Amino acid sequence: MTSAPSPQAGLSATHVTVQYGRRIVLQDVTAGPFRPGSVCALLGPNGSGKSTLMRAMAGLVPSPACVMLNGAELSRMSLTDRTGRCLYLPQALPAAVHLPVLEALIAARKTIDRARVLSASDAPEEDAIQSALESLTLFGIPQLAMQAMDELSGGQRQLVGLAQALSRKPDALLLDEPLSALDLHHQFAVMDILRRESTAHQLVTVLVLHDLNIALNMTDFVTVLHDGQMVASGPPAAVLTPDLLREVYRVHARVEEGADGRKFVSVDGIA
Ligand SMILES: Nc1ncnc2c1ncn2[C@@H]1O[C@H](COP(=O)(O)OP(=O)(O)OP(=O)(O)O)[C@@H](O)[C@H]1O
Repeated sequence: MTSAPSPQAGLSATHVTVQYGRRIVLQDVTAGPFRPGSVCALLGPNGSGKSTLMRAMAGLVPSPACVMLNGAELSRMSLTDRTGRCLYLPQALPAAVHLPVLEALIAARKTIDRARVLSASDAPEEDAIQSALESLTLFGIPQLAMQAMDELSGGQRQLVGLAQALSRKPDALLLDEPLSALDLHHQFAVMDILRRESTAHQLVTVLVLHDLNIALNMTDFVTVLHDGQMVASGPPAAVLTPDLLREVYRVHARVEEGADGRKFVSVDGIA
């Protein structure tokens, strides 16, 4: 018999209001709980506030939000402590440096070890190298270990960014459009990896997605934003109805099911 998850388990945010200048872009949004071991999607049209919500949960934009992770209040922690537990991977990765991929992964891991007050002797160099190589192997890119970060293709940079994020072993991972530069094979491979790793390490994974078919078939829970408000939340097949697609995405669409049980959105036209 599996026991019910503790009501405190997972990542949730309440009272997320964010203002850029005079413009309020998120108004008292509640998000979650995003459960440990699950892969959850933040959905919504361009400009609806998905990146801003993620950045608010990560403490990267000012907000009166209360953000809880597994019973601890992230919003009361220093940014360093917060980042060690809940890591945000931005949509546009920072300008790449001329540093081998392996060294970049090791440096990122050391930053987080320092934040967790592990001394250098607690995390010897061989462990750091081993852990970085394992992350690269997980994403199928060990051959990039000695290549310079600023000589990677866009998709390779995105894969390295994901490997780097997972190697830092957070409790929650916020991924802003992590599939945007990837080919079809890598989109599905990354979703498989995220699902396996989330289950194995009881990681909370939240990702911004535009591909509703991936959301329908490869996520456990979705939250939909529209004009800075949370409009729906729940299992993807229950949330992504023709009515919602018309109101939020402004398309006439059906959700169909293939012979193998996989669901897909079929768009008839714009509304
Ligand atoms: N730094 C900023 N300064 C001012 N306005 C901003 C800033 N960042 C975002 N905005 C505005 O906030 C709103 C929400 O932007 P956000 O990036 O969160 O949307 P999104 O749902 O992630 O969009 P997309 O799917 O296009 O990436 C938009 O109207 C945008 O113009």
